Amino acid sequence: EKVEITKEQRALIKAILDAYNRHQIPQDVTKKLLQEQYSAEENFLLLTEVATSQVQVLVEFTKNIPGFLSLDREDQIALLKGSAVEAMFLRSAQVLSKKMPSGYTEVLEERIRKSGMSEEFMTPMFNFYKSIGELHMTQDEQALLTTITILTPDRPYVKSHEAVERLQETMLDVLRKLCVLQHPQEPQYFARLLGRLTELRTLHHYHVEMLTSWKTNDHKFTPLLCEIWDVQ
Ligand SMILES: CC(C)c1onc(-c2c(Cl)cccc2Cl)c1COc1ccc2cc(-c3cccc(C(=O)O)c3)sc2c1
Repeated sequence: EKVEITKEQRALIKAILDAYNRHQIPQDVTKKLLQEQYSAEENFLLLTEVATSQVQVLVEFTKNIPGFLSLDREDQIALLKGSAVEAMFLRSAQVLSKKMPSGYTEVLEERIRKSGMSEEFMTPMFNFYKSIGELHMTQDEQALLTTITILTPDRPYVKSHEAVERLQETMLDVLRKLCVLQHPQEPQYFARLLGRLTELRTLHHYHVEMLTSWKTNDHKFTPLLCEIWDVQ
């Protein structure tokens, strides 16, 4: 059937894309990834600094998602805490899948591989990065997929499940139409995008163990990361 994006949905896409582009990690933070030192300690420190900046950017982006601020205040926090890791996998995936002419791809991969993380997480993590790279998502698809991840109703401690589900469904409907219109040769494209969300859940579980293994090797996180990831 003829797929049509309504005026309201166009406005929604514009609002989300503008917010996504407006809130980026400052250059002076990401530039540090290009400096010379490559010790495991230095890599971990730099990744911690970028991740902390990414969380701040994520909070600002989330506040601009239409409807988010009208959710229960505690639910807003629960959604941010529950989705931060997944949103950061998506963001770092844009960088690592050479989607951005940023020159960070090689250095970021090197720093992640040599940050004291145990080998067992490397394979699933870099498989994910590869699978994202193969999708050739447009900017608006990336922004919407991140939005949909944030608006996942079944995060721990979310009280008004239905309110979040309604918001997420609005975004899913827009993304579905965008996929049909922007990838007409790939009828399964939308389904493939949603499959990435499932992969993100698995990576989220791996990430909890990654944090524990870093903690046991006495790695320090920033107060913001400790708060959002419930690390003591
Ligand atoms: C605390 C730290 C050691 C950590 O623990 N787990 C993870 C993690 C790792 Cl490894 C992989 C995936 C997810 C997480 Cl959460 C991390 C590092 O997380 C991040 C998070 C975001 C970004 C954005 C980047 C980035 C670079 C250049 C340009 C841009 C850009 O947006 O322009 C972004 S790098 C980066 C690193």
